[in-house]
Amino acid sequence: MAGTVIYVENLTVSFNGFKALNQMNFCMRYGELHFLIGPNGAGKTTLLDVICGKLKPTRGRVIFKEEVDIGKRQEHDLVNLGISRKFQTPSVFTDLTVYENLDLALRRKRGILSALFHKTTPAEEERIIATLENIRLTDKIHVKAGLLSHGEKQRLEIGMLLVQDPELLLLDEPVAGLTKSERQKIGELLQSISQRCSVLVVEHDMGFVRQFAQRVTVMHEGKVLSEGNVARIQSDPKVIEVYLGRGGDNSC
Ligand SMILES: Nc1ncnc2c1ncn2[C@@H]1O[C@H](COP(=O)(O)OP(=O)(O)OP(=O)(O)O)[C@@H](O)[C@H]1O
Repeated sequence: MAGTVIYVENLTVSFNGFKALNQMNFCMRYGELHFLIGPNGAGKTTLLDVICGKLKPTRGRVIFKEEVDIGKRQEHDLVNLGISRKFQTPSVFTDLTVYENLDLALRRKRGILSALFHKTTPAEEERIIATLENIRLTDKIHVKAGLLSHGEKQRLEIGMLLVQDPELLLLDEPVAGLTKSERQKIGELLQSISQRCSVLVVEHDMGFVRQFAQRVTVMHEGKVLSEGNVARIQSDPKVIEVYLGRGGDNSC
């Protein structure tokens, strides 16, 4: 377990007897940009749901930073401990500006009273400005979020998690439906984020995975099928068979 930000041991999640995760073992090291891939129904989203506390393990355990037993914590505790999740559809406040969205995200981290009454400090303002540069939205600072493109909204939502200073960022298909240039921007953003925070991404877009993944875990039927860098998993016969077996798509 040493050096792991996430350690999954014999994890089973059952839905009325059906095992979406079946004695899965997995680990992720600090500072990795780690991709989870696999055919539909492999259990990728279920794993993210357990890591962020949305679902409880039926059996087995998930340990965060070598000491926190995730199955014993509530979802909001895990957010406070540094686990942030971004779902596929961006959920920004469309009537607020880009700056106001980031400011609100920062205040929410401190709790509801603080969100209502606390004035943003100069240090916090600096953090918002630095995040704006990181997500490359400085020129949109006073634009209402509802007027942003889909890709810009995705970057803003990632920024809203970043201002909260997470230690582990979980992302569900962040580039689905985006243009090539937006995919490039998100990929570069994830690379830069992974310098200071571990990033776990569920993704179907193999072009994106090939370009940006440091490490890839392939899931199949609730377990890990293969793991390694892109070259390794692409040449793994087990992976090729699973992808070929699904309607002839061997694009992995
Ligand atoms: N709440 C639920 N109740 C019953 N079955 C569920 C539930 N959630 C997930 N499943 C089943 O568990 C299996 C794994 O689902 P999951 O969403 O984790 O797969 P996935 O790898 O993320 O797939 P996709 O790539 O299609 O999103 C699927 O067969 C799914 O139908």
